[in-house]
Amino acid sequence: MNARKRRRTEEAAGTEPAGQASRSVAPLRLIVQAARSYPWIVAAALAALLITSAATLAIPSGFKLIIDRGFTGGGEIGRWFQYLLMIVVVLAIGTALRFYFVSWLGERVVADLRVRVNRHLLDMPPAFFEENSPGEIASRMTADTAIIEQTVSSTVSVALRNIVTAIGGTIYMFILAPGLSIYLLLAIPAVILPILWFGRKVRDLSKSSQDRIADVGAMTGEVLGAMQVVQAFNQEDRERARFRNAVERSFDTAAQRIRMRSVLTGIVIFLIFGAITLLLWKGAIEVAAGNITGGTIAAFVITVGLVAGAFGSLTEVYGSLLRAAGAAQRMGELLDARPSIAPPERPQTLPVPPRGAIAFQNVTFRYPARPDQAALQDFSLTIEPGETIAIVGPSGAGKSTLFQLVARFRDPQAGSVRIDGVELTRADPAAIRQRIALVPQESVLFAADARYNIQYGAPQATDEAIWEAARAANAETFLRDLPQGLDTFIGEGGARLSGGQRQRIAIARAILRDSPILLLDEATSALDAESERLVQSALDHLMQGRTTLVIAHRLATVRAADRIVVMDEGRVVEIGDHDTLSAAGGLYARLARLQFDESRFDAAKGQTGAEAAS
Ligand SMILES: Nc1ncnc2c1ncn2[C@@H]1O[C@H](COP(=O)(O)OP(=O)(O)OP(=O)(O)O)[C@@H](O)[C@H]1O
Repeated sequence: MNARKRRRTEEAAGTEPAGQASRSVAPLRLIVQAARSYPWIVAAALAALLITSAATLAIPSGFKLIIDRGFTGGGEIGRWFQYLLMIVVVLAIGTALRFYFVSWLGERVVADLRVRVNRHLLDMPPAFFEENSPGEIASRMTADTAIIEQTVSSTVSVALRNIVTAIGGTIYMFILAPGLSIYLLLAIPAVILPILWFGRKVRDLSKSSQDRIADVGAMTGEVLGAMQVVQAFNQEDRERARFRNAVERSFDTAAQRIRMRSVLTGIVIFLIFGAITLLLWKGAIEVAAGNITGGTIAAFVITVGLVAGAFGSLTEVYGSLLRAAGAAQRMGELLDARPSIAPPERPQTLPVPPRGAIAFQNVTFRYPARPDQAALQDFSLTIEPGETIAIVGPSGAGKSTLFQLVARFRDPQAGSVRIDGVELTRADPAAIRQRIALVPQESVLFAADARYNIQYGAPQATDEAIWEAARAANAETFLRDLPQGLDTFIGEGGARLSGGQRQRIAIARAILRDSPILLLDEATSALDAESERLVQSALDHLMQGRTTLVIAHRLATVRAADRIVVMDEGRVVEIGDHDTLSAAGGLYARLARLQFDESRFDAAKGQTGAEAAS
């Protein structure tokens, strides 16, 4: 896909960005399903969770025993501390196990989900990636899965632990001191409501403060990226003022947030410690009256702390569950998408041995994003096995669309495309593509070694076959000069190779694929004369004995073709050879003058000036 097409694709995408929360927790189903594959780990995690919650709740009872019985003298004191130590040991081991199992589960669920989504995506046709931009999907695969991972390994565990602590703690409080517990229950709303109200205000302000910071970031990026324009138009002072205003706005929101937060902190401390003081006061009166023991009061206060902490955490858990549900929903959408191009129930097999005949019959095709405009209109063309067809036409004529249909990346709305007599919609796309080698305009190389890249379409190929293909593609000499030969890492997208070398690797890949049909989109980038000659002779090798459909940008190619098909607005307008069509004075003659001007061609030794026409 060239840059223009990529842009078009990205514009078409309008999906929800990663990280957004869902309105309900229902999509979390996906995570539950994924966790079901590991029932033993789930059981172990739940057991550890219960043990740690129970141990946490046992701590106040330990303190009660120490205060009430440990300080009364005698040799007893050691026994109660041993009891407390035992609880601590159980708590430590239980927490370590819980952390291990729950985190393992989180990582495993996410790893499985990533693999599932990726497996599914690789079956999707190009149309899918026009609606869901690859950048967006990549962010879902990383950001959304990270949210899910965090939820499983922390939020769910925090939620369950706190539910157990809150319920168990409340019951224990009532057992310890029913009178004090009722008094406390009545006081809770007075403490919690103001905290919640202020808490929400602070959160809203934090969000708008983040938005203001993002504005500052965006403005920095924009202005720095347009520095030459800013300076050329003498707008430095205006940009300084604009930036200062944005920073001040962000500071004002931050200051408001800080004010609110200071008030909140004061109120929280006053309400919580005030309530505890009152509680202790009332408790002390009860102790003095001999109604309850000092140990009970201590245990009660510790339990209140645990229960309050548990409720506090639970209010935060819901928000993060909704965020995880949003993430799960977006992963689910990717998994639920059905490929629009799929093998029929009983696919028709293509004849063996393959001949490489291609036939378009009255094909009309519209891209889903442009339903009002036909990219191919009643297009018919029969290509004999072994024939080389050069396709020429102005930009947007429908040349690349032909390739899309031959490889069954898309199905036409009317008419048919056949390979070796079989209509493509009746065949398995994988079987069709097995007969095709594709050399795109911009060589697509993977960040791996040279061997991996050449072998891409024929993973079983031996080194001997790889070298033979490299030789035919004029790539042998430079490959042998690489420090580790075929094992040399060629960089991201082949960045450590020259443009011509990248093209020759792509050609070697197609030669090794050894398929009866070749779809070749000639590169328009100008190479120097020597590289051009090497690439051209590699292409000549590649085309030998194959049915070739080439989107032509070079004079040598159109001259060598058996037929030149001239396209305009999705139709065939002329067919013939270079000399006949040039003499006919039609569209080809006009394009050829711009694109394949022989005098310019000779002068530039291979630089075709193709940009003029495509
Ligand atoms: N993915 C797409 N979604 C919507 N419209 C598309 C898409 N791809 C191509 N088109 C439109 O279909 C028509 C034919 O496009 P195509 O890419 O086949 O032209 P082309 O002859 O290969 O052009 P170029 O030489 O510029 O690559 C154009 O009008 C183009 O805008």
